[in-house]
Amino acid sequence: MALIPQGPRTIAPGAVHVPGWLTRSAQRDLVAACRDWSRPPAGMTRVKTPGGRWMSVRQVCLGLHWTPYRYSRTHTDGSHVKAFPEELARLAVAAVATAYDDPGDYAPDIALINYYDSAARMGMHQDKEEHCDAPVVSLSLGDSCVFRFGNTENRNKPWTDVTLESGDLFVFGGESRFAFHGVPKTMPGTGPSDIDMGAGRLNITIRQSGIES
Ligand SMILES: O=C(O)CCC(=O)C(=O)O
Ligand SMILES: [Fe+2]
Repeated sequence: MALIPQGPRTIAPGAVHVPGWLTRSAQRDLVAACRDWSRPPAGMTRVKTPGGRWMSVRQVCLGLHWTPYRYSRTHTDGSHVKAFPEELARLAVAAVATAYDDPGDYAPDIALINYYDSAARMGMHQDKEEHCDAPVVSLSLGDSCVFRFGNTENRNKPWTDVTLESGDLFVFGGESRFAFHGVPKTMPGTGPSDIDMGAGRLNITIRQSGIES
């Protein structure tokens, strides 16, 4: 964590990094919530791509269940996906208001929680299964990572590598909503010791699905 709190930094038009946005106590609360959401039924699982490859992150979804590359109401274990909690909606609305001068109407209804062990990474991709171009809100907990924020054309350069630490917020919307992004690596052992989280990194990605309930 930086000794002097840093304000929002625009990485690309509509893509804003806010270091240290979550207090330690908010981080602890979110870690505890992630632990609850991870429990079965509809808990944290490994995810297989249609090509038959396993993603290296483990994932649990709230509101709608995402599997590459679509949303459904049913978890792969057959149970109904867990509800998207109102407190996450409030947090995400506050996040968008921090990132943008004009936050517009934001009505998030889904979240994906990714757990990265020391070997996990996420390839360059777009978040494009939503039927809506409202911003994506991303919160990081635990180990730091390199978050690669690319362009909207393809998964190649130009990109900007941003270090996301525990408590950081990253919002991408507007012109950057469909930018390719990924996590080429995490930095094991860099997470804070006072948020009641073991090894690894958690990322909570909150979105507005645009899918009728
Ligand atoms: O872990 C991250 O910071 C990014 C996660 C992500 O891009 C996703 O879940 O779509
Ligand atoms: Fe993503």
